[in-house]
Amino acid sequence: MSWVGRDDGQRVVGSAGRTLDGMNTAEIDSSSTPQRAASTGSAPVALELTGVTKTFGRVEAVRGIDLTIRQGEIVAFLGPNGAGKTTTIDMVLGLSEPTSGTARVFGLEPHHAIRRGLVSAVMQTGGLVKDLTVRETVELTASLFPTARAVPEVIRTAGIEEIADRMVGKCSGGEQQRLRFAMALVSDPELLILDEPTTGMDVNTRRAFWASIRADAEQGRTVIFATHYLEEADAYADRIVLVRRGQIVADGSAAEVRALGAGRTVRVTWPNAEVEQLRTVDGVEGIDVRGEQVLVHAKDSDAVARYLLTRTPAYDLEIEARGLEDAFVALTSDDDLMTESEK
Ligand SMILES: Nc1ncnc2c1ncn2[C@@H]1O[C@H](COP(=O)(O)OP(=O)(O)OP(=O)(O)O)[C@@H](O)[C@H]1O
Repeated sequence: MSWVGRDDGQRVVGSAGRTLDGMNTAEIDSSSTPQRAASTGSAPVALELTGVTKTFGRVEAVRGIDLTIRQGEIVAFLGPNGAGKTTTIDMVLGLSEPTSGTARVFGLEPHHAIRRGLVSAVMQTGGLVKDLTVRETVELTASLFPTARAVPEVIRTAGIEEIADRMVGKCSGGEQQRLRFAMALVSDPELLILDEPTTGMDVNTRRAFWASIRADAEQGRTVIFATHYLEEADAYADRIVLVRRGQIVADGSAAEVRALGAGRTVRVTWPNAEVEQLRTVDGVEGIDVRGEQVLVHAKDSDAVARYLLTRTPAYDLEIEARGLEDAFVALTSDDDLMTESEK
């Protein structure tokens, strides 16, 4: 799909210092400064990243992240493949050290916070013994902590009662993810970090999973999750932090981030469309031709609709509000550094 956007003649999608109710977008270029969320209240700080960078040889995986997350927030960490999400999470978990900058969890260095049982994580892979049952795995995990939550309660919260006697090796991917969730709950952590937690879960399981996460967060637990399911971020996160090429490019509520892809999409049927003239209509940000369907991304959908219906043979016109996915594409698209003339 080609997505050609414009901003005052210069092609800079999803960005360039637009400001929305307490949230700024950073310019998406190498000189951009990461944007900060508006203050999210006076709750104690759970996580503070200050000027964090991480390089692997010549790869700059994280390029200066400043981020403050307060107790009780549910924060989605979004970004395309290779954006630096896992690298950042690894530093929060004390699994690796920042190249520069600092990471503090409840004011402590991450490995101290982990040692005190303040932080747990559900990672995508590893950590399971196939020859134990689900219940035995949770019991074993509980035995590692001086004070642990009651195993039956944890099993219930994670929704794995029905599979408690099943061997881990026989569990599906989604069931293993729920078991990892149970293991993460055992120490009753203040901060729960979830890396792609619902991978492999079906829709119902996913909903049940998020319901238990929300119920948990209401007790004051802070939750940070990385996901590629934008609808999950939209539905369950209080706040979305969007990362691109190791930098934060948007930080705000789902509604605020969605608004960064502001505007509408006008969809028409238009066989053999000739769209050159359409590009000159006020507020047109992008045109996407898919066979006989033409999608026009625009700030002023009325002007586009009027033009299409009066000046072209287009018909079957529909106008759709843009969603989080459009904002995601606009803010993280690789070609948004190119000017029109570079295309
Ligand atoms: N140990 C490593 N050595 C070299 N490069 C690395 C290493 N770990 C990560 N990278 C690189 O750093 C960048 C960020 O990777 P990271 O895994 O943090 O991205 P991500 O946002 O989690 O991606 P995904 O959504 O695909 O999981 C990528 O370009 C990756 O190839």
